[in-house]
Amino acid sequence: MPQEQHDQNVLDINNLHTGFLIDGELHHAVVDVNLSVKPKEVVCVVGESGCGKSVMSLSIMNLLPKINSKISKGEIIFNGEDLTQKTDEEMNKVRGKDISMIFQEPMTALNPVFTVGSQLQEVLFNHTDMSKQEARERGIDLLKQVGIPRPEKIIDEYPHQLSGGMRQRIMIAISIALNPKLLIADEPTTALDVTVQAQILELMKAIQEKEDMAIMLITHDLGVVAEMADKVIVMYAGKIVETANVVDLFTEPKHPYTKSMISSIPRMDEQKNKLNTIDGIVPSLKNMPHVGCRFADRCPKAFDDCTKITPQLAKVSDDHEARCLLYDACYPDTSSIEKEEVNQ
Ligand SMILES: Nc1ncnc2c1ncn2[C@@H]1O[C@H](COP(=O)(O)OP(=O)(O)OP(=O)(O)O)[C@@H](O)[C@H]1O
Repeated sequence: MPQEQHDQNVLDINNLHTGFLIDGELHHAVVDVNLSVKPKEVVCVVGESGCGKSVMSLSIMNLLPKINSKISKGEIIFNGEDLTQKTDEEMNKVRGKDISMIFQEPMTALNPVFTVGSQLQEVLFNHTDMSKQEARERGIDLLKQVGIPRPEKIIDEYPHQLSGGMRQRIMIAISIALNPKLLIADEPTTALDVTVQAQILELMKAIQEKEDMAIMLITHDLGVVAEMADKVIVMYAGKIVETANVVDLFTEPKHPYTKSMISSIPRMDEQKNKLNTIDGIVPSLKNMPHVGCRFADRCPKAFDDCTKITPQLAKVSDDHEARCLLYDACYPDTSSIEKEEVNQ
């Protein structure tokens, strides 16, 4: 079994394709995703709603609905093992221990009928042989670590008795309980107001530095990216369209999609009657163009080739990749009209 992992990486995703069965046909929501996460690195995955960010992260965790979804190609290498080949039972051992995940709305992830303490203890009992008393003490410690006031009291309360920000802190406490190597956070602050959002991001950053953990942070908010990322992955319609370190991405964006997203951030120093937006929407899975650039119909720079030739992701400057025919390197090896392998 090919298991290519660079020694220094926490995670290597190679050529991942994940699709959903719609009317008996497999339509891919994630196509040819390649990415790596190094220890202690914060990798932000950014893109509009429907770009495939969540499907990609749920593929890593093996949490997609089995009934209508499928990883049709590719590898997800973690700790030298391909997670796509693991059984549910084997994945249960990985989830929560080596890789944890936090979601946008903590209320849906927390169980309303159990106390904070019992939900913290559950993850400890599942993966360690701690006694009840030890788990309670570790729980209180974790609540302190995530800045929960009066942890001895809060540990016996129910999620609905707490604010949204507090609930997200509890989710973070649960997710770091077993010192995972990788934390996947899917829009962890979207449901929170801006001041609480800043506190939660600060907390995640502080924990990441203290615990030497890598984070894959999924967001549609470039403000969050600027605050948190070391490396940025920009996704559009299921494909990675640009990757760069955070400084290069904001100072020298290469893909017109990234440029449009950056120019749609409202700025205090510009007086405008209308905000910049990107006209159009991300195509649905059934309407995905099979040939050409998937962003072509919304792209201010599109030219003839863009609807006829499928660009490849290629290096366009040092440590900076893009998938756009404005760059010669992104023309596919065979420059004839290409039909994508998937969705046929
Ligand atoms: N369970 C599902 N069944 C069918 N299609 C799905 C399912 N989940 C997601 N999709 C489709 O896959 C595509 C990618 O969705 P995904 O949720 O990954 O986007 P996203 O970038 O995470 O967006 P958001 O920021 O809104 O979460 C979309 O077209 C979506 O409609």
